[in-house]
Amino acid sequence: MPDSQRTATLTYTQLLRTYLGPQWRRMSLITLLLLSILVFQLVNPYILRYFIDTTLGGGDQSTLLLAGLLFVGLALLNQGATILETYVSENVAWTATNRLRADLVAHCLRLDLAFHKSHTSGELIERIDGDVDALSTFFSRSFVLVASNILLILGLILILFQQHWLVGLVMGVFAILATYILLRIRNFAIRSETADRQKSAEFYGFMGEQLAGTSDIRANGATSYVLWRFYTLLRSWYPVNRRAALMGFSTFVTTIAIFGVGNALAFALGAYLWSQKLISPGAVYFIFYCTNLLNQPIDQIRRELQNLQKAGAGIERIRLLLHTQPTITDAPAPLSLPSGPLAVSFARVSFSYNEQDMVLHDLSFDLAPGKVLGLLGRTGSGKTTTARLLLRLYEAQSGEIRLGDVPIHATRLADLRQGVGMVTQDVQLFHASVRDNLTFFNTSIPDSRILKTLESLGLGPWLRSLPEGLDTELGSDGEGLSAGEAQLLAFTRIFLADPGLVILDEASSRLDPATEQLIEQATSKLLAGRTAIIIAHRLGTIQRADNIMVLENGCILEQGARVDLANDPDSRFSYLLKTGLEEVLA
Ligand SMILES: Nc1ncnc2c1ncn2[C@@H]1O[C@H](COP(=O)(O)OP(=O)(O)OP(=O)(O)O)[C@@H](O)[C@H]1O
Repeated sequence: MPDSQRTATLTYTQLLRTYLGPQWRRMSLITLLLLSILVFQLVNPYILRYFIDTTLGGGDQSTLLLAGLLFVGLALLNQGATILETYVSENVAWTATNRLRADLVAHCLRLDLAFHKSHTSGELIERIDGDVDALSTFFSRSFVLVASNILLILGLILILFQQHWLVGLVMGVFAILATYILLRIRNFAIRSETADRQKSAEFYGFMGEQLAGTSDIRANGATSYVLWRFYTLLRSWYPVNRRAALMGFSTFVTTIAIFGVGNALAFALGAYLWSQKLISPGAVYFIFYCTNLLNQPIDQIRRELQNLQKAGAGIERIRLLLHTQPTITDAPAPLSLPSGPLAVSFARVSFSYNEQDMVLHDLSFDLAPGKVLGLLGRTGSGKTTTARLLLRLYEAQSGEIRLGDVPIHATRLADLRQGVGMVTQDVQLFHASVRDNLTFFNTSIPDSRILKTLESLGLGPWLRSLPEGLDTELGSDGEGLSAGEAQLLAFTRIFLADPGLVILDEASSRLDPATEQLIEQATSKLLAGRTAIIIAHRLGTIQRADNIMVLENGCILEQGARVDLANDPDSRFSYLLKTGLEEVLA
């Protein structure tokens, strides 16, 4: 067996063992139900044959009634078993796919930021939801259904043989040929369906992008270009879609035609054998009924093989995703960070996002506990990257970063992210209650502490204006909140987490004077008793800094005590103060 095939088989069995293993009782029930359905289906034609032959032979009415009742009873049992089997299968599939989804979400959350930057959220949703969805039938029934349908076909052929060897032989060959032809046709249809889905993804991807950028498109007068692209995409989609629809229809028509041929064969054989006085009229109907019944498992096998094919592609992509491992992990014997304000030290740190273009070059600086560092530099100079390295969102290629004298790679990631709080310009708020947004679902934080913090940061009036206080649901992405309010909520989060180091990426957009004052006061409270690094865009904020560091192209252009640099007329910092920060750094 080739290697790739072995891995695929391993993954199939691993998946089945991991996600179906714990549900073996329900799986046994499904197998039992499918086998009973099979038996009911095989017994019914016998009752029909008996009924017809007894009627034509002028048999006893009460036996006929009994046969009729037995037929109806078995049909009802068959329906009942089918309903129960569908119910249990759906449950099995739902449980298994949800477990797999949860495992994939947890896995993705553990992966490096670099992975998330190179994979769009749409792609991950497709992996976690779309691909897993395709696995649902595979999990619940594919194997059992294929097996039970093969058994049903064999059973039907066997009882047809029992009628007459010729019928068994012809119908056996017919079943094999029909399955083969249907699978071949299906392959053609799948190719055009895939092309159609590709075009559809292109079209909707384009539409999504355009709708997200509506305001920019209108402002820049690009509407006619968008419409032109719209028509171009639709025009190239049309023939592909028409072909897919035709192929889909031809599969349907061919299926009906093949089954029609099967039925005609059954009638012809029945008529011939009856004319030769080899079988009874009941047996003619029996042959016809069994042939008709044969269509169902053939079609079902075709469908299940198609499901397995779809599941195979999904499994391969899931396997690749699970194979991707985070490179940033906990230290084997982690050290704890000290409590209180944390000292920060960078020793010859260099970093690049892509291993080629260095973004930070040989960065070295120290910040004593409780001190504030003002980080300045033009856009793209590496300020945010420096902050990301401190949180170990990325790993420096060389050099060492220490917090409270502990190398950050020697701590646990959870401790590190508890010890360092970061407020970015782009505050992420979730569609959840105010409480959950502030505590990140940490139920051990009492409401009284949240309320006190909100009050002290000047958000008391805002909270009282909410209809349900802390229970009020926020809109997704902070809908309905001003930029200032969102910033203050982010400050509240940091207060509640109480880290020893705060990194503040100050909003570069202007706020109204009242909000700015609130933020100023909140910043003072936030920095008290903590070490802080502020990526500053405003003069007011810079005045809080004890030290200043100016970055340019990932190198330290200047660093020192703020007062010294401000008093040095030749320093870059004093030049920035004279020219105005906003103009130079924005
Ligand atoms: N995820 C990323 N992948 C690749 N390159 C990146 C990534 N993020 C930033 N960069 C590059 O790294 C360099 C430094 O970016 P960084 O965001 O640290 O600058 P910055 O000083 O914070 O800028 P700004 O003030 O605009 O936020 C830039 O050239 C940027 O293009």
